[in-house]
Amino acid sequence: MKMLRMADIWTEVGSSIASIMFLYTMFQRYFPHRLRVYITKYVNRILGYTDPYMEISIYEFTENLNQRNGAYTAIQTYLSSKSSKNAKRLKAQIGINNKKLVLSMEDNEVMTDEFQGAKLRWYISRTPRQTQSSSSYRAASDESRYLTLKFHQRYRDIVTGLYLNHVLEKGKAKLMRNRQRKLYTNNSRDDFWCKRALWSHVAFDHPATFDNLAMDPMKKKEIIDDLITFSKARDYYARVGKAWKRGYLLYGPPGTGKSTMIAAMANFLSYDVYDLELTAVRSNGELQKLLLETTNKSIIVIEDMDCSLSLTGRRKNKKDKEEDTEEKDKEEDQTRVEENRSSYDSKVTLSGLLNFIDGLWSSCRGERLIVFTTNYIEKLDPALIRRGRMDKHIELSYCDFEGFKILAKNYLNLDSHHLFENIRPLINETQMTPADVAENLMPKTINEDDSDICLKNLIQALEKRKEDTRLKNEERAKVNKLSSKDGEAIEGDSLTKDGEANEGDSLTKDGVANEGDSSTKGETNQEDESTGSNDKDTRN
Ligand SMILES: Nc1ncnc2c1ncn2[C@@H]1O[C@H](COP(=O)(O)OP(=O)(O)OP(=O)(O)O)[C@@H](O)[C@H]1O
Ligand SMILES: [Mg+2]
Repeated sequence: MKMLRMADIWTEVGSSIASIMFLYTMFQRYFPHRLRVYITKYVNRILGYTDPYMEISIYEFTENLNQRNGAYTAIQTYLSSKSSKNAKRLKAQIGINNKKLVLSMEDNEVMTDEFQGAKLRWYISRTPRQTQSSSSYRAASDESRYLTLKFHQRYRDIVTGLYLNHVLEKGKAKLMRNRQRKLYTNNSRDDFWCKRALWSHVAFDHPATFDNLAMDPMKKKEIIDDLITFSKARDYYARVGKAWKRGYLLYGPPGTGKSTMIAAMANFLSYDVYDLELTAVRSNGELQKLLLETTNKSIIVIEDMDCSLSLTGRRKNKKDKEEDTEEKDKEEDQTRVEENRSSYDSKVTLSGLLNFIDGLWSSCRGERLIVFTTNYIEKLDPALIRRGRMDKHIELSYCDFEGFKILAKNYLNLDSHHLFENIRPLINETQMTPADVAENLMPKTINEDDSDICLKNLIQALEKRKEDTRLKNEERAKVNKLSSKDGEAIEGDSLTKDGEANEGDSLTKDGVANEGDSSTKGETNQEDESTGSNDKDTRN
């Protein structure tokens, strides 16, 4: 009897469901679209009075432009870290940096979250993707996903006022940490068929860190502290009304670690690197465009500034003009011709570069570093490197004993060794770049793992360098003596007090003979020398 009644009930339920399905199909097929929209709207409204829960949807693509919705990506990233602990059906895929598997929620899976006592549920679903016109490009999949956040109405303020911002911030920060960083270069190739992209990029995977950078530990700490202060100073810059940027000038002989330091900075801050090749930029206008296309959290690098543009010559002409009034008009004409020619050739000018640095900052809101490198700081126009443009001047110099110890740790995994005491005086009195020291420390054969041999190689190289320098100095002293005997003028500053020749300006760029000059060994980070003071005089 009881069984019979159950069967009746099931039959009735079945026929009711069939009727509902039939009515729903009729509704979908025969009701006009507008009418359906109205009915759905009112049904939802009626249900809304009885249902205390609210929903917020975040779509994968924006409505109008069919572009990816940044909020969706950030929230999905936030959820992926939670869902691996929370959701039951997950999917795994290789992360952006191809390093590890990333788990995320499967479609139609539910994930719960809690924030300030509010209980929240997230769903991920699919919907047909809307494209704007039939001619527009359709992605391989015409479906897109959307996230739904469901919560009780009483948490409305918490969710809309705090929780969503919290999720966005966390998601963005995680995205930033996990992203594959890029090294951009400005590509000068023009193609007849396609529009030239201003920047082209490759993955940035440079292994350099501050730990393996050989330099004075105090100076290193100072730079690290400066970077940390900069990266956390968003509110400070906003308060004082300055654009959030900082300029660094790295200078020193070749092979002292300028490029390595830029890579270490980028790795330390997790920034992208824009390597700007000035000679490939055709006009000041293009320079501005390049700048505007850079993203936040990036380092814009201009390497070998002294070789990039012949800007300093023009400035020097102007100084000369003040001394020699007769030459004044002539030189002015010459300057004008050069300016005109450079704009005709669509080449970047000094003022274009200054505008690039100053103007850009005012138009970009995110944080950016700009780094110049040069082997010859004295060749740069003072206006280019004055305080405010290049905030910090860092000199990278020859390797001293402290630097050597870092390299010995990097290359030979040595903290101490009995030969260190032989190396200490040699390296402190010889001008050898970290690049040369590193080269000598590297095992010469694949089986040569004996650190004694590598250290002895270095000692030999240092002794040879010392001897070469001594011979060169002697030779130079002889030449000077001879020329003074002959009554020829001696350039007073070519001899130092102790009789050693100062090879400053006649240096070859092989790094061997690079002595004297302004770069005193061990002296680093001469911040903002006297450049600021000259600035006004040299600017027109
Ligand atoms: N201070 C340093 N610490 C660790 N390694 C260094 C340092 N300086 C140079 N090296 C080593 O020497 C190589 C060349 O250095 P890097 O390219 O950074 O020199 P640079 O100063 O940029 O030279 P250039 O002026 O010619 O561009 C690097 O690959 C690095 O291995
Ligand atoms: Mg370099």
